[in-house]
Parts: sequence; structure tokens; C-alpha cells
Amino acid sequence: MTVVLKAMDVRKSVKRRGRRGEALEILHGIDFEASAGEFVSIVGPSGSGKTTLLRCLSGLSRPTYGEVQINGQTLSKLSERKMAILRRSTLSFIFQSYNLLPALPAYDNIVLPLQLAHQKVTREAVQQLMNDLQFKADLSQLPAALSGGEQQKVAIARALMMHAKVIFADEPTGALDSISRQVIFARLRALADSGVCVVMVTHDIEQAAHTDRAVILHDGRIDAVFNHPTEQALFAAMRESEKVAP
Ligand SMILES: Nc1ncnc2c1ncn2[C@@H]1O[C@H](COP(=O)(O)OP(=O)(O)OP(=O)(O)O)[C@@H](O)[C@H]1O
Repeated sequence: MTVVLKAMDVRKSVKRRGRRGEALEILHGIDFEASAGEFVSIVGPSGSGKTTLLRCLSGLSRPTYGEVQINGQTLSKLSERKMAILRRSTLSFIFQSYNLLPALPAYDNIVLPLQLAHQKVTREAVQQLMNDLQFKADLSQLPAALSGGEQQKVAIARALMMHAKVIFADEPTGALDSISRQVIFARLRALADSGVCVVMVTHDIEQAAHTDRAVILHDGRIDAVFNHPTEQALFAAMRESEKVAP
């Protein structure tokens, strides 16, 4: 399998407010690899650094130390322009907070990245995908008129339409009912099976157990890695380091 994503000794510090700029290290040296066709989950307790890691891996945030490579390109060495091209051509993001543009109807939110990347898209293709995702609302609505789950589906559709080679997803099904959760998860699973590299942050151990590899994060460090994880193994590992109540 071709490695498409590689992180070497990634550290991330932030400046703490009101503490004379004192730095707080959130990630303490993360090594990570993911290949084409691999579905990797990142799990761990709240505050363990999952979102921070995903942002560093995806180039949305610059590590303080160490480096991230996507398709052999070191992100910190890319110009803004080259990074923008890489984002448009190769990467897709599903954010925890949806990141929809409030002034644009749902449909426009979905197709905007495609239009920016000069890719063709038809209303039928978008409607078909939304039907598959069991999106029942009107695509001409503004995000504010949609429920949290519907907004999440719009954000997911926007990412899926891009035909990206690497998908970064932060709690992509957090706002969804259980049927929708399964539908979206199955979609991501199928994309990975077709050769896409999917990296997903999740609190859902059941879902993580259906990914190819689960990385457990604890206090900004990788605590354990499971290839072909099982729910039992993941729960045991989380308990082991007192991350979930027994
Ligand atoms: N910009 C920032 N300034 C200060 N602290 C931050 C900043 N970003 C993240 N943190 C802290 O770093 C830690 C890790 O945050 P992060 O959001 O990565 O955790 P997480 O594992 O994704 O949590 P959750 O599961 O709750 O989403 C938290 O303690 C958070 O408060």
C-alpha cells in the first residue's frame, strides 16, 4: 500500500492567554502513517489532542515541531499556492463544526469547492447523493434553517463530492441519528475500500472497531495502536489508562 500521509515527531504548542505568552504543548511528538485505501480512526478522551492532531495532519494547522507529508510533499515547505492546490486536488475535510457558509443555500455550500476546483457537477448528482445520505430537507435552504444533523450531512456531502484522495473527518457523525450514522460510516468505509485514505476522529468505539487501524491518543501522545481493532480491545485499552469509567 502506498503511504499517502506521514507525520514525524509532530509537536504542537499554543500560547496560553493571560500567562505572559507561556506556551502549552498539546501534542508531544506524534509519529503517524496512513496509506491509500486505509481507514484509520483516532480515539481518546476529550482533550487528548485528537482535533489538534487532525488539524496538523491535514495542513490546517502548522506543527510547532516535526513534519507532515502528504503524497511525499512536506506541508511546511509548500507555498500558500501549492498548499491551496493540494487541498483542492487531493484533500477533503469534514469539520466538527460543519464550517458551512451561512449566506449560501445548502446546495451552493456543497458545490462551491467543486466550482473552485473547476470540476463539473450536476444538480442530479448532488440530489442523488443527498438521497443516499437520507437528507430529507430542501437543498435551497440556508444552513440556519437546517437541523444540526442536516447541516452535518451537507458538510459530509461537500466533502464526498470532491472525490478526494485523503479525507479528514472530525467526529463526522456526532450530530446524527443511529441510522444516518451507519449510512455515513458505510460510505466512508466504501471510499476507503475503493482506495481513498480516510482519517477519522471519533468517540464512537463501535465505529472505530470497524476501521483498519485505531490510534489511541492520551494527553497528546499515542498510547496504543490497534491494527484490525475490536471493540473489546479498544475498550480494554481505554480503561487500562483510566480513560473511561470501568
Ligand atoms: N488554541 C488553543 N489554546 C489553548 N488550548 C488549546 C487550544 N487548542 C486546543 N487546546 C487544548 O488542547 C487540548 C486538546 O484539544 P483538542 O481539541 O485537540 O482535544 P480533543 O481530543 O479533540 O477533544 P474533544 O474530544 O473534546 O473534541 C485541550 O485541553 C484544549 O483545551
